[in-house]
Amino acid sequence: MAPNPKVAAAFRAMKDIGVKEDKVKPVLKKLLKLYDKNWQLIEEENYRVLADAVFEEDENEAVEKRKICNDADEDDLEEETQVHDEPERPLKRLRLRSQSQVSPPVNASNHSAGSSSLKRPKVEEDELPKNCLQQQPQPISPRQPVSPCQPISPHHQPISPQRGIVNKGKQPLIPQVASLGKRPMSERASHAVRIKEPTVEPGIVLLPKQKVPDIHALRTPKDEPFTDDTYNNDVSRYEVPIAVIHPDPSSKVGASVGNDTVEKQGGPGIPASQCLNEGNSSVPGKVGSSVDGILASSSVRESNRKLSTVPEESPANLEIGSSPTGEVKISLSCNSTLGRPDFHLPSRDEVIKLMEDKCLRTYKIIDPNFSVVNLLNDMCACFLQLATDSTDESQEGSLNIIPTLDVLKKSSVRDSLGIGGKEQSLCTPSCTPNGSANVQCSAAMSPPRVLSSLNGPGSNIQASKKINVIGGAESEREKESENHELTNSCSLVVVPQFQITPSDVRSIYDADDLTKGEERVKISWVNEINNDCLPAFMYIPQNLVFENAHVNFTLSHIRDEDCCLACLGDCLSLSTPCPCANETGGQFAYTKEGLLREEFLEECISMTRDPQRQQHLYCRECPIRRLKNDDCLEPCKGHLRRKFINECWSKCGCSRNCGNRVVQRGITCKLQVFCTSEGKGWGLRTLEDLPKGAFVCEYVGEILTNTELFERNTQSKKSGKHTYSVLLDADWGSGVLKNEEALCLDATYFGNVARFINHRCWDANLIEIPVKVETPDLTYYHLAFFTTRMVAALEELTWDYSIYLDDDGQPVKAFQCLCGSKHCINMKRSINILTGCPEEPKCSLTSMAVPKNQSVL
Ligand SMILES: C[S@@+](CC[C@H](N)C(=O)[O-])C[C@H]1O[C@@H](n2cnc3c(N)ncnc32)[C@H](O)[C@@H]1O
Repeated sequence: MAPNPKVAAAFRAMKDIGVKEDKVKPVLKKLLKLYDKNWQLIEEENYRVLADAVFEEDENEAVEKRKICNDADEDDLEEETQVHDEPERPLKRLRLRSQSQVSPPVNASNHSAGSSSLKRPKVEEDELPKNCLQQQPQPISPRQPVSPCQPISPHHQPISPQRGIVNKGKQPLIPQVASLGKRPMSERASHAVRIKEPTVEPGIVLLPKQKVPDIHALRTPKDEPFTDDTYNNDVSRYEVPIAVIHPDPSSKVGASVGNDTVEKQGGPGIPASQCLNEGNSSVPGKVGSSVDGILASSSVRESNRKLSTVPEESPANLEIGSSPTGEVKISLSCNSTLGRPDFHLPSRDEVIKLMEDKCLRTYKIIDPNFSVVNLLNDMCACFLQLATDSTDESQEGSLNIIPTLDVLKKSSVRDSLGIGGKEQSLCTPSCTPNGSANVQCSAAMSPPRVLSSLNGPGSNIQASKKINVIGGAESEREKESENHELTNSCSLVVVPQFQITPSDVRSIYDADDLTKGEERVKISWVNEINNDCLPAFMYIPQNLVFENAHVNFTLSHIRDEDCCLACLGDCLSLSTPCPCANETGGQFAYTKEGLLREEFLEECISMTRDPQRQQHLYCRECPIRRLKNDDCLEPCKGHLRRKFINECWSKCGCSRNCGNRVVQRGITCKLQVFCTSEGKGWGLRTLEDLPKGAFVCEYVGEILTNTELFERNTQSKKSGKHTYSVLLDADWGSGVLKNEEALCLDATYFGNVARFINHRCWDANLIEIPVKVETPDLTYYHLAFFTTRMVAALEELTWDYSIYLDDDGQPVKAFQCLCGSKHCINMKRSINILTGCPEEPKCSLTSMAVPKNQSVL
């Protein structure tokens, strides 16, 4: 009998996080029984309940083993029994999760809440005596269902370090960078921070005066051995003090190694330093002590269980230092490694991988978006937020921190590389030969979150690591990472951008692959015209939520009738198309060869090009007009109605190789970025012949609300010749959209190759088609480019930005069109979808008059 597709889907989801079928099976059975076969409860939040239960089962087994081994020890047994007698833990966790919805934010006054529930009876396999092999099955704990649609902000968690992490990992895939950034960036950036001589306050120790750092100070020498002198020399360039933060001596931040109990500090008005200590445990006698000649800020003690390679007696100390110019240093010293003959430097990637495995196994962070690097970024963002938010008079001058974003704003760094406006977070961990690890953050903005894993099989857990800086720090980091064997260093260097010369950029941008391995195929770049290098941006293969954009990615948001739970294998081989084809009139949009069906493609082309066939949707309240903020709203100019494609997704029973999954598999054709000879700047071309209807790439960028784009453009309207944003307005006009639902993609700072595709009037060889993948909501979709005809190798790929003529007085960024099409009106035009216009952004170009000289296809 064919397996139940729901069961198969559950197995698949668990397999994605590394859990085998035989482990899942018994647990699933129990859950089904417990939930009375209510699959929805099991499926929601990407099978979180199931994952919890499986891990729980593991733990229980491990505890049981240990119990048996320690049979002789009555006390231990009693303790074990207590631990074991907590069958409700998952239930509690779930309950806490829902409670956490109403918890105040992390910097509010509930820091002490829930401290009693910080017991974490976790035992890992490696803790067990080797001779203890006997296993006893343990019934899984009953747990309560989590009600659907309960997004939990990580910043609304109780601050238990352990649980905080657990809960963070258990969030639904809803963009939640927000609590750091509910305010617009402009507001965040405007926090003026005074450069004052810091007042020495309890808990803060000032290093001796040093020279004022410029952005160069962010450079961490990669190959130099770390010595105390190195550190002191490094910081001696500072003229202003580095504040090293000690924990409040009155607060208890500790973990007892023996019983795995973690206590947390709390209380209102928690200073930034303490916020950063969350999740760490102190070592008695280590608070405020000096480590490697550096004043220690706070001490961390991970249990020997958690740091399995670190001997039990070895403390790990966490220090957080900051300078008035916003440099934040997080330094983790594993003292036990000092002088050990077996000490060797692991690579950054090894450490991160191990740590992420640990997070998965120990803390049960199953959120595919989780990554340690993001965690560190968040930590720095948290620090900077608290450091710059303080309105408390008594705090003034105590931290004396200027977020680096201010430094960056004042510097010419961004301008010189054409990066205006938003800050980028350059957070790079590095480690030294004596076992210290440093993280330096140079800006206040956390990188946006990766939405979901779309990069093919097995990429779930990796998704969030897919961020590279092009032309900046991370590229260098990658380079170093690759070279670590040669240099015997896993140091990572933040290269100040203004130091980058064109020749540096050439080496940073790998000419063979500007994506640095982020795509399935390499994408090269060439400049046969002049000496210009690619503009600086971060290559990302998938869209990322910037801050406020609201997109619901929970699986439970997809109704059963809107996906194909019962399908297996390839939906395209079905005699009757599954419900996923309903969007395209009961026929799939794709052929078995992975091309767009001719009929569907022609329909899309004519809906775009043929004025007779163009239909527009008119907003009652156009989000673009609303931005103008005047009393009398200008009427909506209309948004072109488009045909959507609906691809199968995770909730569907079909396989990842199903033919109705094309865009989500990413780029497969050979592309090249090149410098155009006509003066359009960079362009994109194909290196192979492409048939008609072939998927080329999607437009990837940050998902912004329209308001955010407006603010962004207001801040940086003067910078940059080219504009890189596109409205996701294909469904606007079908109702009144809230601001957070009126979305667009901006590829200015984070984007993929599509940002290089130039405009061509009317007869472009690409057409953009909206594609629904992870959410049925039409406010967010993928904008995918397909060929409108056969395209020969080396032809430039172009799409029609939908230029219109009536741009007199429009503040929209205009350019002299150099497309060369015989349909080109070749005059100054403004673009609606590339909204570089802060003052008066246009509605989608598609709403505008079609140039008169355009003929119907
Ligand atoms: C999405 S970017 C395309 C990549 C851009 N050429 C580059 O060098 O980064 C859009 C910008 O490219 C330029 N551009 C695109 N199509 C053009 C055309 N047909 N003629 C002139 N400039 C064009 C305009 O400056 C426009 O703002």
